[in-house]
Amino acid sequence: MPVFSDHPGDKNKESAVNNFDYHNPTRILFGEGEIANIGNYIPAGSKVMVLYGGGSIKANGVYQQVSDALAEFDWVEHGGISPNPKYDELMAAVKTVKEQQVDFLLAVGGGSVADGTKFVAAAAHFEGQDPWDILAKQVPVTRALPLATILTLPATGSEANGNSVVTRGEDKLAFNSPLVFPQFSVLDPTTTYTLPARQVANGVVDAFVHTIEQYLTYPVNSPIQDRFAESLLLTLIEEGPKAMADVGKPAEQQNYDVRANIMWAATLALNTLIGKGVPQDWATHMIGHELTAVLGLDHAQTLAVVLPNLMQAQRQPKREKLLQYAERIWGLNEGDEETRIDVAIANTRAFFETMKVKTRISEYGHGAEVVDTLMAQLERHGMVKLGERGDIDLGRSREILEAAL
Ligand SMILES: NC(=O)c1ccc[n+]([C@@H]2O[C@H](COP(=O)([O-])OP(=O)(O)OC[C@H]3O[C@@H](n4cnc5c(N)ncnc54)[C@H](O)[C@@H]3O)[C@@H](O)[C@H]2O)c1
Repeated sequence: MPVFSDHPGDKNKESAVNNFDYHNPTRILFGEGEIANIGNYIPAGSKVMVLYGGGSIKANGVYQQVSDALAEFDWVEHGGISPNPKYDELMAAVKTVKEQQVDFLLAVGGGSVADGTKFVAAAAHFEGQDPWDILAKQVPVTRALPLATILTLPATGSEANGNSVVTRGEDKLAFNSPLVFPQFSVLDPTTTYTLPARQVANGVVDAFVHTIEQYLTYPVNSPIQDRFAESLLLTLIEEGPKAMADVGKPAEQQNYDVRANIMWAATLALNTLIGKGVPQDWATHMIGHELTAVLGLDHAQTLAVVLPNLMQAQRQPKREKLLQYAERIWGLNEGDEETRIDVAIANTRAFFETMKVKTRISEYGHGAEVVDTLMAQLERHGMVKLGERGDIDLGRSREILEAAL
């Protein structure tokens, strides 16, 4: 299932004229100081709930900016949303939403807070027995509270899409609905100055792999989408290491432009535009979700572990796009084609490693014993025909995981 694709017709069409339905309703307020303007875009008289995570927003001044901007609104807060947001803690927020008659949700944080808030928005109006069915049974969302985000971690694109990923026990599942696109999102690059190296790196790798999932498939005569994707990949390769070099420096020594370029790249990587009219893969994400659920790896860490091995395992079906990727991203246009593909895959791995994200499961202290558990999870979640052609069956996933050890 193309969990991150919101148009079923995007899949499995080889025609050069792939129909699509593009509508992105999220207003973007981009740049330093834009948090101050959010009151203009929240309906007057709304009862607002501010949702956030572990408290980094209190340390870096973002909470204060939000509080100032909401001065004219009646608002409540719900902190403590975990990375890889958990169902039970989100249901606690749903309870408060109902008790307090909240009618607008404001997520302040990274993708976990944004995704969690989307689930709260949908669960608050869910009419069935158990809102978990939105994820487990993919029950369509028919109504949701309006929401917005103030992004502090460029990575997921959640600030401008209808996707949400929620974890319950060892189930990390996704849903997608046009009703949970944020009404607006603030992208102020200065909010990212306090990110630790691990999160800067994770964000760049996540955005890179989002782009790859919508680009590295098979050609459908889509030069515009391809060049959009290539511009994002090249920008992330250029800017990612610069942001890493600035980690921990005070605000006055930070490079605003670097942070701004990464932030905009991450949003465009998954605001649904570059995936329109082209095949999409998403197998790296689906296999990666099991690595987070079972081994607790960060989302981006799982992607860096899976992608190079998926590229290798799928080098025949992806051959034409791999050669294009090798040439346009890594400047490899001479010599034997197999070698160019080998070097492009090696360069991808090296880029992740330059960003200090490990690319092997064993580097996280796990061995071959985890493969059977991961395979059982994939099977249980119906992830048996992954990839742009549905040709990544369980055997191919096992091959990818074994190569990733
Ligand atoms: N909705 C989507 O389209 C989509 C796409 C990809 C991944 N995801 C999901 O998003 C989640 C990951 O989100 P994420 O990568 O944005 O990370 P995150 O939201 O989990 O945040 C990671 C950590 O960074 C901290 N943090 C955030 N902003 C900070 C700041 N400015 N300064 C200091 N610390 C800060 C958080 O408190 C947290 O501890 C995963 O669950 C993943 O599966 C969603």
